[in-house]
Amino acid sequence: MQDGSRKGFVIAVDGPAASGKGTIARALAKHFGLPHMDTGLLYRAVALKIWRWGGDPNIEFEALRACDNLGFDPDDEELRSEPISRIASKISSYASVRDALLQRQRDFAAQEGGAVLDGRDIGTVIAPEADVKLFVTASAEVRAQRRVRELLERGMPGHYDDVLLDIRARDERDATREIAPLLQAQDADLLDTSDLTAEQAIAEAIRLVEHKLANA
Ligand SMILES: Nc1ncnc2c1ncn2[C@@H]1O[C@H](COP(=O)(O)OP(=O)(O)O)[C@@H](O)[C@H]1O
Ligand SMILES: Nc1ccn([C@@H]2O[C@H](COP(=O)(O)OP(=O)(O)O)[C@@H](O)[C@H]2O)c(=O)n1
Repeated sequence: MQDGSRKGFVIAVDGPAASGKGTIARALAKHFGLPHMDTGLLYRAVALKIWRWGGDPNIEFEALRACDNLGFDPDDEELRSEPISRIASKISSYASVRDALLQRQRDFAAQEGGAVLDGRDIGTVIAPEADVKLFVTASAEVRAQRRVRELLERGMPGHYDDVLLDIRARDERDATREIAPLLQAQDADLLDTSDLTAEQAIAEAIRLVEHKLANA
């Protein structure tokens, strides 16, 4: 499978909010012994910085400035809060922001041995040469239920109707933005997790990757 021009084995996992892509990507990374990057956290970290500065996410330049020296604590609970989800969705539509975050993700994908990345544009923009691409989805209602449960488990507020509205708005914005919109790469396998437990979804993802490997 490795042909010299490629340094390692890359798995791209894309999908909408709370589809289970992070759960799947983390499990694949563990199973195949690869490092994992949750690329949504980069956009969330930019959003959190603007939020803490009291900046205006509607101003592209302010969002771009927040990309400078972007360090963050992945365990910071605020990164996963609903206000930050909303700001992340907004600022991720700016070309300058996407550009500023691009190389960090490409470098991660290109590291020796390979990697698993999850996000919205991994299979289409960040790692179009990925060995395996999964597009993980689930109905908006199921995703809203999952996100509410997750927020409550983390001790944060989450109301089903608000979260569902928010998920629909983010879906729409992610899918219709001009740059790197959320879309299934032509060569990606679709994995609908609506009726699957997390364990079943992970098992199916491993099966899809192994099937790809066997036929490579
Ligand atoms: N198949 C599934 N069934 C039920 N809950 C799931 C499933 N996959 C993920 N979850 C839960 O749903 C929430 C969102 O999953 P996550 O993997 O973070 O989604 P994403 O990365 O797509 O936003 C988490 O609390 C996770 O534990
Ligand atoms: N590769 C990526 C990852 C996230 N994003 C944006 O960042 C926001 C937060 O991403 P996330 O993956 O953490 O969000 P969830 O799917 O976990 O809700 C999304 O709403 C997207 O708009 C993106 O544009 N491109």
